[in-house]
Amino acid sequence: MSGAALRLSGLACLRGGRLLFAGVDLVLAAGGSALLHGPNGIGKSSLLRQCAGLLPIYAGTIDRQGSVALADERLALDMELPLHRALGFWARLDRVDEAALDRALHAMALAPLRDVPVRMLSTGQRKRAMLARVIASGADIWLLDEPANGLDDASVALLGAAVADHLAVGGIVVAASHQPLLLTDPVRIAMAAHVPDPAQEASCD
Ligand SMILES: Nc1ncnc2c1ncn2[C@@H]1O[C@H](COP(=O)(O)OP(=O)(O)OP(=O)(O)O)[C@@H](O)[C@H]1O
Repeated sequence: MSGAALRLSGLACLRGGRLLFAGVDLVLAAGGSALLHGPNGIGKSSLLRQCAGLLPIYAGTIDRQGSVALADERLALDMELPLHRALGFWARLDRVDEAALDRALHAMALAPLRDVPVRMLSTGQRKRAMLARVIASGADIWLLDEPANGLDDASVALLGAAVADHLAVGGIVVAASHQPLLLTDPVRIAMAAHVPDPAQEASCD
């Protein structure tokens, strides 16, 4: 993971004909982290989705070195399957072995729930399952959208430990959060500073 890198240069995002943000720059090397903050609807999730390659780039560039995993509000797990098998679907796609999946379940204290169908999990347990998917993926770059939402204090501490471990081995983390979170010394991006002025917005129509 030591070659991981993420570079955003002059990044802008257009959604529904509206320029959400522009001019976002960020350079992260192995072990680096960033925290996106700002009010609801300002574009934090949109920026993470651009980094994951799921939303088009309106202007600027994203240069990624390494694989990417995104945890957002979408559960993306088969509700009818036991947790272990539902996560196994992603583990096969990510080409990671059973041991990696078991380590991720353990990291988020989900091992006792491995045989419980996803639909029976609580909100916080589902959130932990989404995070376990990212941990198991072995991806270099973790994109975490409000990762602490719905987690109790013990689970936030587990997530903090998983993030610290990931950074220690040269991973990269970009998180969007309203809460000061897990990351000890992130690059902070205040999204409000990147809201275009109305004249610029009008020129996008
Ligand atoms: N599919 C879409 N088409 C058009 N506009 C969208 C779409 N999805 C989201 N938006 C708009 O894009 C803006 C940014 O949304 P985004 O989810 O990125 O914000 P956010 O900063 O993550 O907000 P929150 O803190 O509430 O999670 C919002 O105004 C939202 O309504």
